[in-house]
Amino acid sequence: MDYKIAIAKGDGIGPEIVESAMEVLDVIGKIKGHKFIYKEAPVGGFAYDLYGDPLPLESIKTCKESDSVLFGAVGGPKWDNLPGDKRAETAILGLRKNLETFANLRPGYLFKSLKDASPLKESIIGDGFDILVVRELTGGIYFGEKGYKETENGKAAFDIEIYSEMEIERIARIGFEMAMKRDKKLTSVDKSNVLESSRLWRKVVEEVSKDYKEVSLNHMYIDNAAMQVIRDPKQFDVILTSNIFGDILSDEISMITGSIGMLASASIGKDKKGIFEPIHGSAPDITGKGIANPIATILSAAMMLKYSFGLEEESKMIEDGVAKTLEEGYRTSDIRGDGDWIKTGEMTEKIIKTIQKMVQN
Ligand SMILES: NC(=O)C1=CN([C@@H]2O[C@H](COP(=O)(O)OP(=O)(O)OC[C@H]3O[C@@H](n4cnc5c(N)ncnc54)[C@H](O)[C@@H]3O)[C@@H](O)[C@H]2O)C=CC1
Ligand SMILES: CC(C)CC(=O)C(=O)O
Ligand SMILES: [Mg+2]
Repeated sequence: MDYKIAIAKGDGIGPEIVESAMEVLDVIGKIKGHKFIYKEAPVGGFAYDLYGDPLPLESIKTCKESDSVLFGAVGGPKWDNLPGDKRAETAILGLRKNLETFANLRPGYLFKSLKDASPLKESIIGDGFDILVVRELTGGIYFGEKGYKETENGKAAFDIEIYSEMEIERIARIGFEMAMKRDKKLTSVDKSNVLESSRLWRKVVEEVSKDYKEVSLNHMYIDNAAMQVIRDPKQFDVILTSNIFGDILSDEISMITGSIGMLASASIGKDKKGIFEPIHGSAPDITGKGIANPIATILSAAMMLKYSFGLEEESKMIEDGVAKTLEEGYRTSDIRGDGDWIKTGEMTEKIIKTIQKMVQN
């Protein structure tokens, strides 16, 4: 079958890692008889430099007309001093809003062979952990009213955290549905000891839980959660949380899986179209060196096959290819520990070769 994929490479390491994922997709396509048809959608600083707009209408159109979107990363020092609404990062925020991808699934999974890359002790890691962060993606403080006002202490800036019952309910349902497919445990993370929006969050999550009696639900404050994921990550199955808390907590979780370069994500919504994006940013400090870890983006492409196209077997082929390549000892510099490492392109090649070998056997 043919699948139309919008390619939003963005800035920094975005183009390098997206190209790696496309190479892997093409190999899967060849093996399984699918055709992935790519159309570029310029976004971020790259699009700003070309068109004066970080998210041109034409790019939104390309994404809307495609079956799914593969996204790299946006932003970088070059565009940091632009006015807020022209910043490169508005591209990803705007695209999520336009495509109504209100749920961001971020799997914090520790590959068995990467135990040494995790900064956690063996006694904490045990036989590994597998956490799914379900982050609300189109509401909260990232999208609330923002601005400046004059106060008696001079100019002040504000960003409002705001959540409606509808927004909380729909993300909670995704969280519970995910928990039903996993270990049936959901931890809702909020700050309801302080925030009114978190108190509504907790109330709505409690209500939704009545429809999922099999799922054991607990609530945890974000400050405690940030500590608990380090103290005992194995206690978590699904973590359900708001936009900003999920953003921060998942970067923290990524590190205990070895590196932020390992964590994939699926941004999904009411239809099958999604935005598939690594959780990391454009990594200006390593841009152009050819050393970025492409695995987060390759695994994001695997999530696209599963969630957007229903190609579960093909998705698993990529996941297995990554796992086996890591088992064989290949590492990029971010997960190398004290050992040898290979560059972005070589890691991509190794994963492709492993997938091809797995098919032959
Ligand atoms: N979805 C998006 O497009 C996102 C964009 N950003 C933007 O990215 C820019 C840089 O942000 P930072 O805070 O530095 O976060 P970052 O995630 O880009 O980088 C943080 C650190 O992780 C490393 N890193 C990230 N991805 C890696 C990979 N694949 N392989 C190896 N190492 C990797 C970087 O080299 C850096 O040392 C900013 O402009 C920020 O706004 C940040 C997060 C998400
Ligand atoms: C760059 C931001 C808009 C968001 C972010 O950090 C993320 O979604 O991980
Ligand atoms: Mg982030």
